[in-house]
Amino acid sequence: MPVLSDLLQLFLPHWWNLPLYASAAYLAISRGLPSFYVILPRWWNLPLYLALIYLGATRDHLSERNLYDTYLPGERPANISCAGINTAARTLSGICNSLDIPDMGAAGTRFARFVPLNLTYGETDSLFIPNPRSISQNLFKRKEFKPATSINNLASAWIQFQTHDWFSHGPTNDPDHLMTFPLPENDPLRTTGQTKMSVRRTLKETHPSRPATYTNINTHWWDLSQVYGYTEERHATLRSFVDGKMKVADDGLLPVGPDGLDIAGYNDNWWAGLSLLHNIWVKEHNLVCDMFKANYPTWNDTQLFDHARLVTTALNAKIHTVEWTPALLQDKILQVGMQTNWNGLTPKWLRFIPPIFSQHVSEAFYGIMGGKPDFAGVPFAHSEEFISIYRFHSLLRDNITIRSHVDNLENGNSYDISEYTFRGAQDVIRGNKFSDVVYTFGTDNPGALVLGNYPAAMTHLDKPGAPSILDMGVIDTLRDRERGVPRYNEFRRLFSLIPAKTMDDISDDKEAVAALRTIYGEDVESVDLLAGTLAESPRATGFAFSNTQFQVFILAASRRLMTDRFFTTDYHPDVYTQEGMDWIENSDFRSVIGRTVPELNVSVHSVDNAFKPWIIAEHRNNETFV
Ligand code: HEM
Repeated sequence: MPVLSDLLQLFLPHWWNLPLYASAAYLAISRGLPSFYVILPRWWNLPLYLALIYLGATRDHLSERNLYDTYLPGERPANISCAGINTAARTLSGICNSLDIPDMGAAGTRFARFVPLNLTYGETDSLFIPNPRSISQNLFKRKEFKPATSINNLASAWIQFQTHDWFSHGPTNDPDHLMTFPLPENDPLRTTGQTKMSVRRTLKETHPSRPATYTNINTHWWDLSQVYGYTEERHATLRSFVDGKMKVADDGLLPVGPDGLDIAGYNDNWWAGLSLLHNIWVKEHNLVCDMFKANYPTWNDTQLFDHARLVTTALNAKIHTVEWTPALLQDKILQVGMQTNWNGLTPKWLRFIPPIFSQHVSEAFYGIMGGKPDFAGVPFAHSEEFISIYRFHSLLRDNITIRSHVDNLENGNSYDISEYTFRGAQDVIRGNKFSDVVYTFGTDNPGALVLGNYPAAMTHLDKPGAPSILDMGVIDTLRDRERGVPRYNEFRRLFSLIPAKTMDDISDDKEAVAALRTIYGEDVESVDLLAGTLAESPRATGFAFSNTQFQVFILAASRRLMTDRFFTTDYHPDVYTQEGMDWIENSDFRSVIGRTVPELNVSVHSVDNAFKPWIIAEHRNNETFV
């Protein structure tokens, strides 16, 4: 097949100009058809089980085509040994999750790529074209709030909470290297005398004759490192060292550090939503410790901590997989697909049959959890392209107005972005009843992931310690260009999606297309990834984000489970205990909220998924308990 593929490339360099199904056939053939993968632009219209097979085939196809390690042979640190380490527990730095490549996924290792390495050179000549500030001000900035009505504001805090577990390029960037560009002629900032804008470059490793690489300061594993910390030093400040528990202050909430932020494993870009979730998960951790202590009274602090961490981490991953994702992507196909990822399709009473089938069939029947690990031949690490699709700042609300969980009445406290972020998070969390804050998040909508919905305040963000006021629309655009993440159309091509031929192909929404044209003219190749994905439609029924982003999700969502020893070979009662496995199996986010904030047990059970807008107190019949 490679020969045929090369010939086709030679004769059809502009294959994307072919009619739709001819390009699909071309891609299928030229890519060697690792499975029976074909491009179906509206795959969500397929019948349920065909759609699931299609998604599985897509995942296989992308696993073959889109995984690139940024460590060349001989470059990985060779001196890490797992001798003397308790391999039945997660390590702080993430080493020894893989016993074959102990540094895989560890804090301080490189991000991978989902596109060929030779296409990941950062942009130079085109870095500021079109002007990132025009994009931020004219395409991204919110004029009026457009809500995402199918989800609540817990869902927005939740995804940033997850991204802080998975990745961070670090809070400071490179003070010695700036990206400086002129402000557009009509920019309001010019009235203040400012003519240019500068953004610090990302810290990077450069290499002779190949693109730079970037480092994840956090662990790549899904291990709640944002809660537990990924260095000994930080971790020690979080532990009580009694009964495995995490430290809480006298009021039962997280202690606050001298910087005015909650003391957490990772607290960059802090706001009330993150504080809320960190508090809930620390409370949950401590409840799991109580459960273990009751069952295993002779265990010491370390044994209790290690087991509680395993359980809270797996429960967190389960909630993300079978609750958050189906709330964001409200379609039957996704609901069944994500349940299959976690649990498989086989009913409990048939599970006595051992998983003797091929990897794929076993996975479909029994789920990823507890199965065999699958690396698709490439060591696990998150990728730059994965990060780019989570630039979800449009989710943020301009205001959070606190309402009582008892009668839904406003309590008089309202916070705008400058008030609910950074140190302001404390004012929200401690200046109100915790239950009322959580209730408000459960009943408010976040912003929709569309053009023109970045909170205006995020375009002039005053982050403590930052060298200047930040325009997040500018930063989000520049980061992708700087890190060599392909622009929208090229990104689609590289992810085997049909690229747009004209601006009109990007979106069915005429206003969105007109807005794109004001910035990019007819140059469809220059549309930035974020601008394109925010504009993109149609979206699958009930999907809060675009199909382009979903293609990356298909590749990454199962991979972060399938490569982790604690979700595969070691997801077992011998490691977790039967009580631990039962805790995970019997819990969902509603039960986590119900036991950590008991006053909300009825409110949160007014819906079948804690990330859907809860029924507000005045409309709820107190017997409503889904
Ligand atoms: C008020 C809340 C938030 C604040 C103050 C904030 C602020 C920031 C800042 C300052 C950066 C770093 C920019 C840079 O120099 O590269 C950033 C990056 C990022 N943010 Fe947010 N953000 C917030 C909420 C969110 C939410 C809700 C999401 C949803 C997923 C999100 C996703 C991201 C991602 C994916 C990055 C890139 C991280 C990286 O490159 O390592 N943020 N944010």
